[in-house]
Amino acid sequence: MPAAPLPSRTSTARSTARSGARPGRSERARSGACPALATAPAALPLEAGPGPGRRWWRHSPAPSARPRCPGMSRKKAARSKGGGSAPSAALPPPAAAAPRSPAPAPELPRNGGATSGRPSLSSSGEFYDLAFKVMLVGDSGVGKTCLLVRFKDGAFLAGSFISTVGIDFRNKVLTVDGVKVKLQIWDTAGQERFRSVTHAYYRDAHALLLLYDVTNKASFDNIQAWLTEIHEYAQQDVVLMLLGNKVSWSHRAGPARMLWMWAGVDAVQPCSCRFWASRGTESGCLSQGGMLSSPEPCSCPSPPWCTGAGSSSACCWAAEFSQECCIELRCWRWKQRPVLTLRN
Ligand SMILES: Nc1nc2c(ncn2[C@@H]2O[C@H](COP(=O)(O)OP(=O)(O)OP(=O)(O)O)[C@@H](O)[C@H]2O)c(=O)[nH]1
Repeated sequence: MPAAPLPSRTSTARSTARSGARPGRSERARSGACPALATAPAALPLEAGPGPGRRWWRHSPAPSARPRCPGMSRKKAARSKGGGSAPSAALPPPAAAAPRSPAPAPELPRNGGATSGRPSLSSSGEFYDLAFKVMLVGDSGVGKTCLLVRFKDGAFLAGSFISTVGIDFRNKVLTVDGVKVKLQIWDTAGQERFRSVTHAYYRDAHALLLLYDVTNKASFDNIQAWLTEIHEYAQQDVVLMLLGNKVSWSHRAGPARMLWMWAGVDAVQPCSCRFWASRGTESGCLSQGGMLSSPEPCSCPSPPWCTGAGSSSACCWAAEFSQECCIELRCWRWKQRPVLTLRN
């Protein structure tokens, strides 16, 4: 699928300027044109088989079927937060940074239709009944990788910002209502020059988490451009969640910046995606918050901060965790629909 030109983003200049300052970035980005990834399937191959009145899906034969490319694996380009002074001409041309023709993603079950007839074995040795592909998208620096690492390993990647090159994934098996659900979570590079790589992975995604940084207005302003892109490349019924990240920093920035979060609530209403604000600095928040799980019907009262714009139908999903660490983890489930629907 040819990569359509993106709407212009304010992040482009930011990203370019910062990228130019990274030592050795051109070199590494060139190695990003990984032939292994160019021919790799966008997800682990799934096998479908008939069952008694239902279908099952399982990964086969092993996650190692996806070629790993050391040049594209993950974070590579050390990023200087102070902004770049080097000319953006130091960047390699986009064509050199991305595989020329990413392999089309294999067919996956439609959202909510992935059911399992028997358990399968994940790479970590855990059995699972269902598998879903989730993608993290959003501007560079909004915290996609930190969110994933926090969710997967419970650690926070503090320190210098190292930008993702290309795309990578991690698996996590959760138990939702007694069902073992394997999430294959793809962490995409936010930089625009890698878009042609990541577009190919949208098509078979069951859920997309669109992140922005509540302390970075440009990342919020770019949401509309991201939604346009998602509508173009993802399935129509993809589960979409908007996530305002770095809430912990918004305190430092003052209440005005928190408005971006409320604005986020307004922004998602027309497109009926979910909104979730988080911070990746506290341990346990994401896993305890039930990311992408099917939560119980909400019984907790709306907290005071839920009186913001568009929150009348909101439900505090994570209130029970606020006692511990997630006082700033807030989730709204629009129309009381769970984030992922699991059907038998
Ligand atoms: N305070 C705070 N900082 C965060 C949080 N999440 C991420 N960061 C910081 O934000 C910076 C960028 O985080 P990343 O996860 O690398 O950003 P990214 O979206 O993956 O960026 P790309 O890989 O370029 O797309 C890092 O310096 C993190 O330490 C958060 O919840 N709170």
